[in-house]
Amino acid sequence: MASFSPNTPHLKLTSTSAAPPRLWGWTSLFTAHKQAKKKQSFQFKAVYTPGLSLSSPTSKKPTQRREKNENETDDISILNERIRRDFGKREATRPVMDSEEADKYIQLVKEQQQKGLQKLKGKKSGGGGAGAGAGDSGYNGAGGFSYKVDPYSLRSGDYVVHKKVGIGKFVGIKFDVQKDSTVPIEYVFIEYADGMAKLPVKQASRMLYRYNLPNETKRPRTLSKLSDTTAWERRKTKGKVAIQKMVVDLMELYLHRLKQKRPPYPKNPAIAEFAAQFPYEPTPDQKKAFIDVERDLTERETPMDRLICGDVGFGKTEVALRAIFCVVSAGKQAMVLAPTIVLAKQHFDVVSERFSMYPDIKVGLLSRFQSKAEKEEHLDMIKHGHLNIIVGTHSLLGSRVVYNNLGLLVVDEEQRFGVKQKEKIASFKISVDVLTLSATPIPRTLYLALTGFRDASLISTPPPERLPIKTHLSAFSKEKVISAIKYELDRGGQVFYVLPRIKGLEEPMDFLQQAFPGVDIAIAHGQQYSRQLEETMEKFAQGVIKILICTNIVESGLDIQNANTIIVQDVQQFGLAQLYQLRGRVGRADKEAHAYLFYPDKSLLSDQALERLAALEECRELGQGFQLAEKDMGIRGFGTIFGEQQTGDVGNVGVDLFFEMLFESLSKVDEHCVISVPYKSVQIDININPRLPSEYINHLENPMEMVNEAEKAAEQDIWCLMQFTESLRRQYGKEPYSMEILLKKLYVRRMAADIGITKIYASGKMVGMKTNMNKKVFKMMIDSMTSEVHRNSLTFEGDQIKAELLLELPREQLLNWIFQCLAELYASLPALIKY
Ligand SMILES: Nc1ncnc2c1ncn2[C@@H]1O[C@H](COP(=O)(O)OP(=O)(O)OP(=O)(O)O)[C@@H](O)[C@H]1O
Repeated sequence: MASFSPNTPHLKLTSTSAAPPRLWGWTSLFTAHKQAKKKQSFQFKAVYTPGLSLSSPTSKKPTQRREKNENETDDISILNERIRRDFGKREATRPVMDSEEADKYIQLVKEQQQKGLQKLKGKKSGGGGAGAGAGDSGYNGAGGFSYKVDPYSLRSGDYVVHKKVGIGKFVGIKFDVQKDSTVPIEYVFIEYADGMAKLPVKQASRMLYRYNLPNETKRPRTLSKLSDTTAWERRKTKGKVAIQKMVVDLMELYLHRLKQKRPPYPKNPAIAEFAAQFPYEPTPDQKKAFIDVERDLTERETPMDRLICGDVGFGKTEVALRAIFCVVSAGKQAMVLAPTIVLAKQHFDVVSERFSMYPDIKVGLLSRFQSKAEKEEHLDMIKHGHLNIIVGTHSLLGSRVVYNNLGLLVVDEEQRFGVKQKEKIASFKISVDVLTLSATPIPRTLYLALTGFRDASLISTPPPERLPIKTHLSAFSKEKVISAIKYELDRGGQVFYVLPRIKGLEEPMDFLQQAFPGVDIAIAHGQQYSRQLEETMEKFAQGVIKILICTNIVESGLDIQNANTIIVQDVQQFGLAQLYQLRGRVGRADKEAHAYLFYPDKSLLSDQALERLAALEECRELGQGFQLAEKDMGIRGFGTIFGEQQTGDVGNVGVDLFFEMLFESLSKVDEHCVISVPYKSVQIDININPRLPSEYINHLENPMEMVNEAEKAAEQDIWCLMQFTESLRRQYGKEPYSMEILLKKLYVRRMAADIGITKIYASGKMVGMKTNMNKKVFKMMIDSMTSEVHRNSLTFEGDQIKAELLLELPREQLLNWIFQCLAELYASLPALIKY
């Protein structure tokens, strides 16, 4: 009979494949025969040889399965897809650490973090000071940070979150008398979907958070139910898992980076000379950032990956310039990456100016403004090391740009780059030092708590003599616009006039030309011909053009000290964070600046929009962006730190509770470690040895070797196993059921090994899985599960995960159940530190 069992000892072959581990032998094994095999498309329809089918009642099922379309998804491909989605490329690029090494690093991270938390303790009272918090937050003394709200600070109609019940609407605080008492006490009244809750104020202050959403909308989709809190519990759990994933990802990235090595840069006395040429007295935060960066470069052996986070116009550029000097003076190249060409040009000007005293240091700008010949010349100069500092947009990331000796990458406003570009930036982080500048403020509390997880320097104090920007919010009127501009022009200044659309730019042009004849006015937007845009910006920077009518192309980074009035028309169409950035374009010197925010007509604005704008008007003090960040833009700061973050996770519980959960997760990250076990040591006590149908065996090129390869792939890691299965299917179509069972058995063993399960056995209706994990890890796994069926059937006892099934299942069904269950448990891996 042409069937065989993979577990039959004499069929174990040694592979001759010598391919590298990830693109291992399987692919190469098959490519040689690909052409010959391609011609016959193998169909499994009704070819199941009766003698080969499995004897259990489930053997009927496979026939149905085989009749399905080949492309239809099955358990294995669903799992493969899920692993790919959840783990992405990072698994492949970040090898698992050995436990001793990981322990050492984790300890280091923890120590660093303790320092941050120590500083937070100093800020016990919360509130006060730039970015100290949303006003209601405070250190709770237990390693976490509390964002609870003081009920007396709530206004009727505000949305609140009760930790146990969920989202409700605050109605008010009233005295009431309890049934068995005569003394009236104060109660907080909260409206829920199915009724009104009444909480003593004391209790409320322990349980309530404000419900803020990261984006502009303040309104939650639904209120929670008092009578049924399961939906809320689920939302909270989802949030918790998402946070844990973010934290673990951050930590793993950090640990992985600590493993990279490069020799420290020499401590060059010329750096002090360069620093002395800075025309201003640096602020204390700037000084700290300079020291941080210098230490990264000259004392550490791992490449720098530091975030310089500072409010608009607070002087981040100088930090980058000093880092560039340090690297360039050691003979390496530096690249400055800006999100827009306008910004790239500005950086180029600033860098050229700052390095003008060093004729040996050559600065180049690579831009789409250049002719082909100019570009080629620049590329050649970069390649041969004739340019020391290269400034440009994402085109610098392209494959045509070949560096001679790149040492440093400065990224301005990383969040504005696309996904692909961010990936490219991330790939640089392994080999070169990277300094990221971000004007998206992150709250100081978050920053401190993250100490140890991410290197960041916060610049939260403005340069001295900076005056707050006066913000005026009103309905649009041409007269107001004209008088504001007149005031600015009369004092010799310049004006930005920003509109949300290119289409509307002509209109103000007409009336401003009439109002200010003889004054140079120009239009700028991103769709203009490059040269034209460049010329306009140049003339504006030089002060020739007095009024620049533009789109939000000026949104970030532009630094024109003489422009001290900004007018924003149709302000309701901009996001709060965007407006904050726009406003930051003015007031960058010691002159008092004005921001006029015009909406078309109050009646056209929702209450919500007005409230939002009023918040901006209120946050006029310097550095208040940090406070605003904590409330409305918190998530943008998050994005800078955690990468792309789905706002949905925050929306589930609101920003404040999200933050609190984040702090908790940050301080307990090391409790959630999963220790994998060797594949070979996993024992699966389920007697199942499927036999493959002869049709399939005949169809395969070398069935015995294939099974052997499958086993080897599983032993290697889950990615190899996935790759094996996919190659098999590409080559021979969807396998018959018995082969699927065989593969599933390999998956089960592989997954078990990865999550630290050493033995799987069944006893009657009970399935037992012996494991080295602790209860907290088990809880995290359960919380991450999407299937309630599996979640509800699992318990943790001693050193075992146990499942009580409804009935005793036949072996293949049991294996299917275990496969599904492990796949569910496996989904939690991104939320656990693995070693
Ligand atoms: N310590 C200082 N004292 C006075 N002026 C300073 C100081 N540091 C920087 N400046 C000036 O303040 C202006 C803004 O600085 P810079 O462009 O570095 O800000 P930024 O933080 O990069 O802002 P943005 O996020 O908007 O790009 C510049 O003209 C710079 O020369």
